[in-house]
Amino acid sequence: MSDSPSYRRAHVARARAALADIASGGRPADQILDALFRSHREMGKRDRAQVSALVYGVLRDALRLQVLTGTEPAAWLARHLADLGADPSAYELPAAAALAPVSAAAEANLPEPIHAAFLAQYGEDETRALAQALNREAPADLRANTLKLGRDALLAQLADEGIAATATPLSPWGIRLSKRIASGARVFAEGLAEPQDEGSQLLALLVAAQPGETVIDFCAGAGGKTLALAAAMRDRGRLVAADSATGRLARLSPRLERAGVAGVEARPLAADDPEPFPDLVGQADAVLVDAPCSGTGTWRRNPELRLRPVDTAALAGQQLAILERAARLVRPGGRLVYATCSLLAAENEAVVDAFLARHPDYAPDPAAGQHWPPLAALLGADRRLRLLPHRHGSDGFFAAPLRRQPA
Ligand SMILES: C[S@@+](CC[C@H](N)C(=O)[O-])C[C@H]1O[C@@H](n2cnc3c(N)ncnc32)[C@H](O)[C@@H]1O
Repeated sequence: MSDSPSYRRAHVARARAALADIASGGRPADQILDALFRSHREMGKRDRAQVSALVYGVLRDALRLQVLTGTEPAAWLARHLADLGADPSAYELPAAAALAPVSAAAEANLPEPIHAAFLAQYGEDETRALAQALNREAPADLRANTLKLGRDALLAQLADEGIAATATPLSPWGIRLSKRIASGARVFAEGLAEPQDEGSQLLALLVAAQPGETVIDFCAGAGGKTLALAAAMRDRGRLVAADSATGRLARLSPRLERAGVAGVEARPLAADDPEPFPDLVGQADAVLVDAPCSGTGTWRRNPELRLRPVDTAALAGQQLAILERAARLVRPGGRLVYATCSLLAAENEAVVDAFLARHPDYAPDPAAGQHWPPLAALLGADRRLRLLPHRHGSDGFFAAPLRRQPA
């Protein structure tokens, strides 16, 4: 029954509906699939895996397919995949030789302006390697919650539970699973680990948060990095999680509870408030600005983002404004880390350079990364961190650790 044509047609129909939703520009692909699976409880694990494989398989080639066929991914799927073989998860692109030539950007599955920006920044060979890496599936990384269990002990526990995993090479807290585990798995329910890309862990590590310090996570979102900062601080000191999206901040509290973190203040702020938190001005030992960005570094994880237009000029303006607001909160001699999951210089180097030009009391932090030699080794001569999927195996990230001059 499971491999019958009607069964396969049902999968393709569901994948097609999900892709149509994704193409219409609404919610992220993973949320759309979660909602689909929740409303089809009859779908088993294998069914869900097959529909996911179809959707992500098409999204990972979306721009190329669009150019080749002149249709939206959902229509392409319906037209070409209805006669799939027994296993729809075995979806593969038609052999390159069978395809008509397309532009280099479409071949790389990148929007034209992003491809052009990558070429200017990284050159031809590296752009090709980067584009290929962005088309692959991201590894399933976890951050061990060292407030509860050290990484080695957690690896031993996972092994006991029959879950294959290894330590990641760069982060002291990172664990790489050989395959994804359910979001309801015991390690998550007990707060022993959080899903988090190794690169994201390294950004939190770059803040060098210490127990007893005052630390502000200025764009905390649902708190992925806040949780890592809290663990680094051993949950001792003052940790403020701020964000303009109250809905995201609200998702932080159950995560804190699971992780056994007590000392975090969640503080919403207005996105257009030029001087938020007067009580915290000049108070923080460290401020992390994990700025809203194009997300180009996460395209292997969120392949649908490449279907959305990117306005780098607007983003850069917003990023500089947020960085300047956050910088007021750093004490003299304190640390400020500007970070993005963008691979574009316009959102990274250019924003930091503009900030430094306007704020002579800030400079690159000479001590950055020194508490963890593998991190120090990753910093460029300019003390900036650039993580690239094809080089480091993580998502793409940029970070500039800065220090405010002592008074
Ligand atoms: C890259 S996400 C943060 C992800 C989060 N730090 C994590 O590790 O999961 C950027 C965040 O910036 C927030 N944001 C956007 N505009 C903002 C503003 N003006 N002030 C503060 N946060 C803002 C967004 O709501 C979003 O949650």
